[in-house]
Amino acid sequence: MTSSPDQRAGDAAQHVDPEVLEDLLAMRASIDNIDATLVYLLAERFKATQRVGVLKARHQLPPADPARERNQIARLKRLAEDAQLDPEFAEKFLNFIIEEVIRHHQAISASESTPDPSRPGGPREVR
Ligand SMILES: C=C(O[C@@H]1C=C(C(=O)O)C=C[C@H]1O)C(=O)O
Repeated sequence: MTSSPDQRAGDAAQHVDPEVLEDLLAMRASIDNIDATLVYLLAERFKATQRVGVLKARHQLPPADPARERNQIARLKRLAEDAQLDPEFAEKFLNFIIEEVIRHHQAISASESTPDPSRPGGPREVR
C-alpha cells in the first residue's frame, strides 16, 4: 500500500516553492518505505512474542522476565549508540513495546486458565 504524492505533500504543499516541495516529497517517499518496514517488523515481532506468551502460559511461567528485559535493553542501547540513534530513545521505544507484550502475555495467561466450556476440565485452546 503506497501513498500518493498528494498525500505525502500534507500541509507543506501550501507553504513551499515547487522545487522545495519536490525535494520534500522525495524524502517523504523514503520515509513511507521505512515506516512500512517498521510496521512489518513490529507485526513479525508480535507474532513471535505471542508464541512466547502461549508457551509461558502453558508452562506456568510469569508474563514478564525482568532479567531478559534488562539484557535486551542494554544490548539495544549499545546498538543504538553504534548506529547514532539516541540510546535513551531506543530504551523508551523498547520499553513501550515490552509493556504491550507483557499485557498480551497476561491476557493469554488469563485465557489459558479460564476453563473452556466445550472441553470440560481442560484448558482453553489458544492458537
Ligand atoms: C517476549 C518475552 O516476554 C516479555 C517481553 C519481552 C520483549 O518484548 O522483549 C522480554 C521479556 C519479557 O518481559 C520473553 O520473555 O522473551
